[in-house]
Amino acid sequence: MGKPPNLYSFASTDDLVPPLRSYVLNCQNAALERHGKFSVAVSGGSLPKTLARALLAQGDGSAEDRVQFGKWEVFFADERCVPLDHADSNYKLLKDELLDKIPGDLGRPAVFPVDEAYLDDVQEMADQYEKALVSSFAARDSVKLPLFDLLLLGCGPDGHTCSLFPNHPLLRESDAWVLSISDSPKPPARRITLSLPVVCHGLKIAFVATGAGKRDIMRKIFDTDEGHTLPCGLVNDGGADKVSWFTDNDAVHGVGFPRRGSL
Ligand SMILES: O=C1O[C@H](COP(=O)(O)O)[C@@H](O)[C@H](O)[C@H]1O
Repeated sequence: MGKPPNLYSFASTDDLVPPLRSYVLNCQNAALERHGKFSVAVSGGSLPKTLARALLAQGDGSAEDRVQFGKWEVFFADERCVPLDHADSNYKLLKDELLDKIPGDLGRPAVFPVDEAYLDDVQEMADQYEKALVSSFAARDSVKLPLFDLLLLGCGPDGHTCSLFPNHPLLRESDAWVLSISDSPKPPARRITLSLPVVCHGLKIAFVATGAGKRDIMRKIFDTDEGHTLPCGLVNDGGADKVSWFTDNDAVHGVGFPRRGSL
């Protein structure tokens, strides 16, 4: 097994936001230096709100602290098979929380939502999304798996991440980059998701988990053998020290796994 993931905890969400911003901007700046673009996959759920607070905050004015949205490519770590203006859409969530609020002088990211033409065929929606990844990544990097500069993920109360759910056969999928699911235990049932190998291949992988509602699952993921079988635990094991968890004290109260002191 690789090195353990990095677990950071902060007194509150307010205290988590500045380090999350620094972390994302470090990833951004390294990616821009490396290949002039910043390729990010973003989850839905509670993440976009916290992420928006981090990225829309007033910076310190330095070049390193500038969010260069114009050089971002934003993909979705998972998406629900609903119209893009539907309340359940992860695209709509990110648009409402973040994309529509980006000040003009920071540039506009290139955003890659799912294609609504395939709402009736979730497998085709997944295949078409994989094609979008192939155009962006394989043509550029000629790699077996797309290499996201950063994946920003959530952790459901059952330990799911993206739309990879505990004990689901999709966890064993090793070939496809994007998968379809028609029996998601959390509604809506039809979704698409990045596969576990794609998630674990990311250059950096960050989870954001806040609030007492995440406490039981955080204990299970970090302190039990069963945790290693849960989707979030599989990402911890597969991504090793590329993985960083941004949590508040409420979420990790009682978790024995050692916290990292600072970024
Ligand atoms: O259904 C989903 O849930 C997870 C976790 O959401 P949270 O509200 O518990 O943070 C989310 O990461 C995923 O993108 C979403 O589709």
